[in-house]
Amino acid sequence: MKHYEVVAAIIMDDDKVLCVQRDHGKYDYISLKYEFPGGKIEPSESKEQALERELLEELDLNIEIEREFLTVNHQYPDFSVTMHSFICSALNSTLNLKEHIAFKWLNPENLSILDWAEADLPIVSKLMKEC
Ligand SMILES: Nc1nc2c([nH]c(=O)n2[C@H]2C[C@H](O)[C@@H](COP(=O)(O)OP(=O)(O)OP(=O)(O)O)O2)c(=O)[nH]1
Repeated sequence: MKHYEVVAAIIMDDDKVLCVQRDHGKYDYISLKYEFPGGKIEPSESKEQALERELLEELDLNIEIEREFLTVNHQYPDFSVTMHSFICSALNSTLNLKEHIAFKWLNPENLSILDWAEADLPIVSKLMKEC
């Protein structure tokens, strides 16, 4: 089974968190789910480099990475992921959705109203408890 190393940005602004919705895709179980922007780490990259690259590619967003938050291991039916999440802030104020179909800025206490990718649930729970 394939395994992916993934990075995800928890972008905080004014006490709200950026949540982005995936498009339809190959796998039903992650199609249209909400996630934190990011993606797969390429072989020559550090986690931080991958995160900065993905945020520019996906959202035209320059970010500052503040700290590591939580690493999650999750097995989906067709592949597994190790996802490293980081608390970040955005350095520019407009974002352009290039791959996702929607976004929301939510207070951490409201994160559970969205339909999250399963691998994200431990991150969502920790944010709801701590923020
Ligand atoms: N970026 C991100 N990916 C997540 C989250 N939760 C989660 O299960 N994933 C999964 C979905 C994908 O299988 C993988 C991230 O890969 P990706 O976003 O670069 O890749 P993708 O499947 O959309 O597309 P591709 O690059 O393979 O064409 O991790 C999350 O919060 N953020």
